[in-house]
Amino acid sequence: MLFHVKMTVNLPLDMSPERAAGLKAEEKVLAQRLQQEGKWRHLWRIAGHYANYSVFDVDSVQDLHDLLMQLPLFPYMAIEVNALCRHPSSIHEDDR
Ligand SMILES: O=C(O)C[C@H]1C=CC(=O)O1
Repeated sequence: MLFHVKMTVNLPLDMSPERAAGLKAEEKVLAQRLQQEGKWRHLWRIAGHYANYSVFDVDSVQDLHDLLMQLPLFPYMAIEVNALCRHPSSIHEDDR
């Protein structure tokens, strides 16, 4: 199942730079592992925002929820999810 997800990160103004850097480093390790595993199919920065558009390929809504909740930056994110399905005009065989 494919999901389009918008993540907007709002770190507290009083979070120390060291804590913020640690969380971002942990997030990067996990994000890159999930991309290598094929679960995090796209990751794009939204220009001008501390936010991203992502596409996840997971087995269920529950899997998506569990994945998002384990992200180190999850407590500081506003997340919007949209389920995707195949467009009849798509030429991409892996759109499913
Ligand atoms: O920077 C972000 O958009 C937040 C988050 C998503 C992946 C990652 O490494 O950090």
